[in-house]
Amino acid sequence: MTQSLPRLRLGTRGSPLALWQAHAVRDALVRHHRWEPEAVEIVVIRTTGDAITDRALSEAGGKGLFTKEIEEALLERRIDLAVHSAKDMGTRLPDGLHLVGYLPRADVRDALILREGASLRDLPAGAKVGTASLRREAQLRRLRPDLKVSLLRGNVQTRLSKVASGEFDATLLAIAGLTRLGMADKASCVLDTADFLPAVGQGAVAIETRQRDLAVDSLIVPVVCPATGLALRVERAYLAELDGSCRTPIGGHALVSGEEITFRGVVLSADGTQYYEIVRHGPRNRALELGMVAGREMRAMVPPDLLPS
Ligand SMILES: NCc1[nH]cc(CCC(=O)O)c1CC(=O)O
Repeated sequence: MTQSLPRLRLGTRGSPLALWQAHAVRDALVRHHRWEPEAVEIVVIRTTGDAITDRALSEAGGKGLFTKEIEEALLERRIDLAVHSAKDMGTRLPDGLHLVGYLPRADVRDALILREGASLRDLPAGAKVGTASLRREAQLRRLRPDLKVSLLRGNVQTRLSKVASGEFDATLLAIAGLTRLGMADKASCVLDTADFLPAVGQGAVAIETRQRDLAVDSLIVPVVCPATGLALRVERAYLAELDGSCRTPIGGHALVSGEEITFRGVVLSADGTQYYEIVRHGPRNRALELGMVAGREMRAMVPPDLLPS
């Protein structure tokens, strides 16, 4: 029996990184189900976040900005699934939507991009580092209080060009994003998670659907990665206990190894002088609890002025 195409409409932002991720999900679906590529139609949706490029972004209200219009399209049934960087997703989703799963996670680490040199040690005192991430800024200040960290926003290309031109001496980017864009060679080094923790969800591509749309979910479930799903459940539960607003420097990373999950989380003051760390282990069937407990213990440890109540 022939069925009219497309079978699924996939919503995504239009940035090169978002499009790569959307195509990765389409490729996984098409390969698994042995469909024609046209069976998954990619629908590009412009979000508020795409329209704002200055500091107003962080004041305007954080994470939802890159997902709002896409989630509205899902709820209005203009698309059947949405693909996002897991890192850019808030911990609370709109009613009626859920994350059905993730592609196998890529390298979670941050990369350092230097104009000259090969490691953090090669940056001279006073060197100018650009980032828009409070988490990266605080961790960098902790390791190198002598550096000058200032705001550098824009897509990956923009940030790289401002280092190349000399406007900045260095910047930090997720190695996963650079790799997806074919630019892993721009990384001078990748920072070990032992002293530089990634954002919750970093390196993972999330697939969001309507909660009660079992027909769609049944097509997606076979291509999602269970271990990544467990890790993200831990990390997102941890973040939900602490902050959804992304105004506090927070890092978190869960690693699934056999039957055990190891979670590590950090919270810092903006200037990096205060640093709180937690490490917890738990079994696979207690992923949610592991993240919640880690988050609550972290909250109990951190001075209240570092976290929103
Ligand atoms: N905030 C933008 C964003 N969202 C996801 C990635 C990288 C890809 C990933 O982490 O999966 C990036 C760029 C960056 O932080 O370097």
